[in-house]
Parts: sequence; C-alpha cells; structure tokens
Amino acid sequence: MPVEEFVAGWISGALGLVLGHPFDTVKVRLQTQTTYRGIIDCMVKTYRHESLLGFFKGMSFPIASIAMVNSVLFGIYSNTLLALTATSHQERRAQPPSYIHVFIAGCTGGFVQVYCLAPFDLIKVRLQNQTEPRARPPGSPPPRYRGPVHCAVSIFQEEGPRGLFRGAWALTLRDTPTMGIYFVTYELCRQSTRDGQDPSPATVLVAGGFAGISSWAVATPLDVIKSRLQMAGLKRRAYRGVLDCMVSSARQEGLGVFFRGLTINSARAFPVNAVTFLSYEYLLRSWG
Ligand SMILES: CN(C)C(=N)NCCC[C@H](N)C(=O)O
Repeated sequence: MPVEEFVAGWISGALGLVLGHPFDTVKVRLQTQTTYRGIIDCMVKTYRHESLLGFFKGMSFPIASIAMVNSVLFGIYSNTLLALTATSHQERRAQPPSYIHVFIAGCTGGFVQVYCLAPFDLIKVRLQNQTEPRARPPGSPPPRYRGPVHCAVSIFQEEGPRGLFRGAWALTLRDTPTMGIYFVTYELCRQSTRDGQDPSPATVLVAGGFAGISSWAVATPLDVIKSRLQMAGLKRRAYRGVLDCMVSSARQEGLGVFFRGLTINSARAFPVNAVTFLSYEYLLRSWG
C-alpha cells in the first residue's frame, strides 16, 4: 500500500486547518448557541470577550489529530482508486479514473475516516464552545474543560466510552456521500487540464476550493445535527438519535436551522480546501 498519499494528506490537512480554524470556531458557535445574531455579531463578541485567541481555541489538538484524519481520508481514497483502477497516483494523470470510481473511492475514504474523526471532532466542538476569556476576572468560574486531554478524560468518566463517539452516526451520514462529492467536484474542475499534464497551481486552487464548497453545502444540514448531538451530552438534553434531533430542531427553530453555518462553512471551505489540494498535489509531485 503506497504511503506517500497518507503523509501528503497529513501535511496538507494541517495547512488547511490552520487557515480555516477561526471560521470553524464561528461556525460551531452559530450552530450550537442561540446568543449570536449572525456571523459578524459572533465575530465581534468573540473578539471583545476573548481577543483574537478566542478564534483559535481548540486548535493545537486538531493539528495533531484532524490532520491525521485528513491523511486517512486521502490515503484511503488514493489506495481505493488503486484497487479499483489498478493505476497509481502518477499513472492517473495520463489515465484519469471514471467519476463513478472517484465517487466510490471518496465515499470509502469518508466512511473510514469517520471512526478516527469522531472523538477528535467531539473534543474540538466542546472546546470551541467554551466562551470564557483566557484572562478570567477574579471569582468567575473556570471553564469546564482545561484542555483536550482533560476534556477527553471528563467525557469518558461522565458519559462513558460511548460518550466519546457521540454524534458519530450523524458524522457517518454527513461524510460518506459528501466525500464522494468532494473528490468528484475536484476531478470535474481539473478537466481543463490535458491528459498527461500536471494541472496548473491556479487550476488546483480553484478545483480544491469548489470541491470544499460543494461538499460542505451538501453536508451542512447533517453538520448542524452532528454538532447538536455532540453538545447534547453536556447540556443533558437527550435526543433519541439523529432523526429525533432533526425533528425537534426543525419544530423549535424552523427549517432554516439546517442551513445554520452554511455561509461561514462555504467561506471557510474555499481557502481551506484550495490550500489542502495544492499542497497535496505539490508534495506528491515533488516526491515523484
Ligand atoms: C463536507 N466535508 C466533511 C468535507 N468536504 N470534508 C473534507 C474536507 C476536509 C477539510 N479539512 C475541511 O475541513 O474542509
């Protein structure tokens, strides 16, 4: 099994992550808290209350973990294509795979990475939702979680081992089809490049950016449900499952709830995935 795709996926995931984390914090807060009037209000309040550092809350942990998940996604995707088409990454430049193969490989990568992603994503979402400023006024209560390890241990103790996988089913439904869409959009946008030639950096940036936007646009409704299920354990609000969370969210807040975070998700998805694909392609090319 070629491993360079896993390494390139890790590095490119880390680069995309740093760029996208501030957007991600605003998105998670908009999806799970009702105190903000919109993106600007959330950004202003976060900045006033927590300074610029507030946007980077919970980032050190995803760099190590979510970047590793990106490595699983790209590694499994590429190796599934190898199994389906018997062509390596280099050979696929001359012989592009069919879209159906790309879709199946993307869905496989999306499905497998969920089980690495679920606990890390849960910890990230819980930490991003802590709105206490770093320099707390004397006498104010400390944040519930002191950091990622404390968060993981607390969830394990308070909600049991299954608690660490809270929201995993919604994550599977979110990521399996949308990763197929992600890679198909990328391949579609690269079509302007002639077979056998490497796409230009501009083509890769645009193709990666659109891959991010199209997949996140489809993923947003289940992303909202996933984040709510992940926070539910903390608030002791019990949803009976994905469907129950969908129905009760829609009943209480209307259908618009499923599109919460769509604008910020798209604004974040373009630069993050443009940089992710550009660094991924560049690394694989420079390794031959
Ligand atoms: C719709 N979904 C879940 C995705 N397209 N995921 C893959 C993109 C990964 C990238 N690090 C990002 O966070 O955008």
